[in-house]
Amino acid sequence: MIVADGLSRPALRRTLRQARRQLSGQQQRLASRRLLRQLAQHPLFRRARHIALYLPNDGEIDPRPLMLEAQRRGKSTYLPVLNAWPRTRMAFQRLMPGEALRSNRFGIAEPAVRPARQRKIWTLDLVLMPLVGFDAFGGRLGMGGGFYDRSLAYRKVRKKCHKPTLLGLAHECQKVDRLPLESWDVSLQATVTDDGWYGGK
Ligand SMILES: Nc1nc2c(c(=O)[nH]1)N(C=O)[C@@H](CNc1ccc(C(=O)N[C@@H](CCC(=O)O)C(=O)O)cc1)CN2
Ligand SMILES: Nc1ncnc2c1ncn2[C@@H]1O[C@H](COP(=O)(O)OP(=O)(O)OP(=O)(O)O)[C@@H](O)[C@H]1O
Repeated sequence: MIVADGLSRPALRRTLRQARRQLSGQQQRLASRRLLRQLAQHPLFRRARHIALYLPNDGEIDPRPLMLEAQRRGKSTYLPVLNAWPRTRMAFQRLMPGEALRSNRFGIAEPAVRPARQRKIWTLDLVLMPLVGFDAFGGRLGMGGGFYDRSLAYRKVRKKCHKPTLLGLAHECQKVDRLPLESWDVSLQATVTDDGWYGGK
């Protein structure tokens, strides 16, 4: 496990991103199947009707088998799409089966913006979040854009609002002993890896 103490956030990001990029194609496929097994029968996944996921980038664990399973069960699945303006914001948009995708400015695939298919994040049941690093206390280190934290900022104000459930998805090699908390960080209920669950609050 990575020890965060003494490492700056940029240095920690570099180390963790490098670790996940070094996984082979075979390791990635295995991890993705094991992740599906960790989640598919869990009540948080089974009960959720509206689920946000992401398309893998930069060695992230691949949630596409989970997305297909969700669609097979008749759930609606959503992806983050970057706003043209303001550029610091993203929205969650329903992905239609077979829909064409294109690369956003970070090279991550996303559907073309269709506001009518977007849903406010607080009306989703479950958000499965990409991350660079996580700890067992609900801590999440992202790519550094602040996109998820901005989308979830309402939770800091409306403290009684528990929707949606937030779960991080990660490879086991992205685990850190303890992440420093920033004032804008919203904690995860848990992070699920190819190996198991690491509970937050
Ligand atoms: N799969 C996936 N989709 C996602 C995210 C994510 O982390 N993973 N995001 C989660 O927030 C948002 C995109 N956030 C991102 C923030 C920074 C960089 C990034 O690669 N930055 C480069 C340099 C920037 C550039 O190319 O202009 C870097 O740090 O090397 C990528 C995505 C929305 N979609
Ligand atoms: N609620 C917010 N309102 C305004 N700015 C914010 C908010 N949350 C985060 N930011 C800004 O975003 C920047 C990046 O934050 P941070 O490093 O925590 O991102 P991250 O969680 O790693 O990224 P991401 O969520 O995109 O994966 C910070 O400089 C911070 O000031």
